[in-house]
Amino acid sequence: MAFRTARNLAYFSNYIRNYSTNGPLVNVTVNEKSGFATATLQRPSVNSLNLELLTEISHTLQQLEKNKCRGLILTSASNKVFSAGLDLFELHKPNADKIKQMWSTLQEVWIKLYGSSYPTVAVVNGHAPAGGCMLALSCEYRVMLNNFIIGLNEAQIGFSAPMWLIDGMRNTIGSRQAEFALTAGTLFKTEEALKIGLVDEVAQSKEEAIEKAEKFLNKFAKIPPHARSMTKAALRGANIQALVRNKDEEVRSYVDFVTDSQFQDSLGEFIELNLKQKLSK
Ligand SMILES: CCCCCC/C=C\CC(=O)SCCNC(=O)CCNC(=O)[C@H](O)C(C)(C)COP(=O)(O)OP(=O)(O)OC[C@H]1O[C@@H](n2cnc3c(N)ncnc32)[C@H](O)[C@@H]1OP(=O)(O)O
Repeated sequence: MAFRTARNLAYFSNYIRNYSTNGPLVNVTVNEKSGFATATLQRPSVNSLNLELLTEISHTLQQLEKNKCRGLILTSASNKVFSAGLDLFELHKPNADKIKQMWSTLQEVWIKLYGSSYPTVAVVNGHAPAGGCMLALSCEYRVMLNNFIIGLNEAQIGFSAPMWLIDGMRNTIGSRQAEFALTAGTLFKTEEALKIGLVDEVAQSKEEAIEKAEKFLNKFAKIPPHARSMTKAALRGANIQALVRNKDEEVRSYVDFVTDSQFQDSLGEFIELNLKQKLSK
């Protein structure tokens, strides 16, 4: 068992509390009774994933793994947006080195979250397009609040989601639905997402969503953690290994793609059409 004694649990809780004070973009708390950690993304205003937020998420996941976390709930401090995905302003006219780091850190986040040994739930308490959906898909279970959207809309912005993310979508909603959704870049309303299995449960409030998330995590209370994590690794390992083998090559090809003028033009159009904040000319 991860926490055999109350002392171990107290040590872990203190550790996490101390750690959380170091991370302005991700707040981590631990429920002392259950031992479940809640990581709350809090980059104003929409948790768009820039290098700093991605780095902090990656570091948080590393600490949780090291401290034998018993379960993770990933959520947002905003009551409107879970995460708006990659920071589109950072992808526009970018510095190639920064994009390289950003892409490689995004891969790390996916590897650590998708491949975590502990159980994970996303409490999707706001919109979750693209990278926001990626974070939710990496978790084992998704509870979403009503009246929001979720999906992989990369095609609408002018690129394809990477293979590991396509596989994640396919494993969750099936090949046929994934093909429809990805080629059209569909963003699903909560109820639609529930219908196709992109989310597992709907909740009316964040409190209810957290309760449902804890109920899911509690299902594993009597399962030996090593058996659970070995089984998860057996199910998810091949996807992770495929990315690990191709990591550097994928970074190179995305950097080339993102810095190309054709992509920059279509990104510029997307921002002008869809975001309130406009580009400085
Ligand atoms: C390099 C290749 C990568 C391939 C790998 C695939 C993985 C990920 C790809 C991505 O994640 S691409 C990002 C795609 N994201 C989107 O399409 C979301 C765009 N945003 C929206 O649709 C909406 O903003 C929203 C999230 C639904 C929220 O709508 P709401 O009406 O509540 O808020 P807004 O007024 O529209 O926005 C508030 C504020 O946030 C800014 N903003 C929104 N999204 C982003 C973003 N992705 N990056 C940077 N900034 C964003 C928006 O401009 C507003 O700014 P202010 O006006 O308040 O300054």
